[in-house]
Amino acid sequence: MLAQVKLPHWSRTIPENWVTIDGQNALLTVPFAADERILEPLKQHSELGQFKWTLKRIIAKLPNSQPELPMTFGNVIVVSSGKGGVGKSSVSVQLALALHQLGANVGILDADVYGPSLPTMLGGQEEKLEINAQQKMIPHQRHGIWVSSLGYLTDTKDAAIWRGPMASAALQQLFRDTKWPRLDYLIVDMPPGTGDIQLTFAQKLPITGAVIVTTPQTVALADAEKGITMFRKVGVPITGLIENMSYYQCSQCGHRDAIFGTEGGAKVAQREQVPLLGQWPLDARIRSGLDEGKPLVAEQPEHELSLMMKDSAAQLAAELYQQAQTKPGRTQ
Ligand SMILES: Nc1ncnc2c1ncn2[C@@H]1O[C@H](COP(=O)(O)OP(=O)(O)OP(=O)(O)O)[C@@H](O)[C@H]1O
Repeated sequence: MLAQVKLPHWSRTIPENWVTIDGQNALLTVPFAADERILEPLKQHSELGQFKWTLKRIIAKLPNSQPELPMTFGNVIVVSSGKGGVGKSSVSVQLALALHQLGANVGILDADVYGPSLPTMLGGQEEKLEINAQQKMIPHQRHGIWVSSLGYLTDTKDAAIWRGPMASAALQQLFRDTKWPRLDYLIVDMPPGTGDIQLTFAQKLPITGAVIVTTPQTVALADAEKGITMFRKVGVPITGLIENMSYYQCSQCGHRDAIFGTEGGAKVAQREQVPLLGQWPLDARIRSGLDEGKPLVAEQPEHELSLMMKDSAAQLAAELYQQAQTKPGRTQ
């Protein structure tokens, strides 16, 4: 019977060991972040729908690009864009918050040394990071996720002048010297571009998968492809692509306008055979929440835009797991 059911974002049949039936109660246990919407197809099924379904997540630790390093960071997902200003930090923040709402323990590292924007987007800029006796930074907790950013340590004006090896070293230090709690996912907001810093970072960190953010604009797409090539060269799998600012959506009348062109990101995803994780609109409600340190996903989790972003996060979590299953490596 399970073979007849198709779960959202899951391309295979449901493994039998995911399902436990006890009398009238049925339990679905998934190895990735998910919300109750994953149960819908089971509830809709003519026979399986007679059970009372509940969801449990036991999030798997997946292999990463540095097998020799201990897996203390959970699954590391880097969010990258070939071009600046396409919304990489906004997407990182909203994906992290969405994964948390899908039942995961999530951290986010602001690796954008040129313009750390997480303290603005998540709030609490004025609070400095504490350093413990072992010289480890204690991340802040904002809206339920753990955050570490140079923006909490230095004046952001100073960060902007960091270049080359110094920026690269600072990033690695921030990554290693933060005392993260037990995490299921660590989202890393990378500096924009595909230069030496990004390449060094991609080579040295234990990365589970990369998410590429682009707008549909032609100039951004060429850079997105460069990003995909860079990660593939160093053996980091591309978990998916998010097309941000896909269309402008008027928050008053709902009118849509494709101001940056149409479907550019979707076409790159298809050409590169990378999953398209979402096409997010350019919408004032997304921007205003981030400007105030109160992202929409955290403030209004049931808003239609928040549900859309959570859908992308659910697809990301399922893809990450599925891709890891098709590659040799270990799963803890
Ligand atoms: N989908 C969206 N709708 C509305 N505003 C958005 C959206 N995505 C991003 N923005 C806004 O666009 C601006 C730039 O976004 P963001 O800082 O995330 O870009 P970035 O790619 O990380 O930039 P950088 O090149 O500095 O790293 C921010 O003010 C953000 O709030």
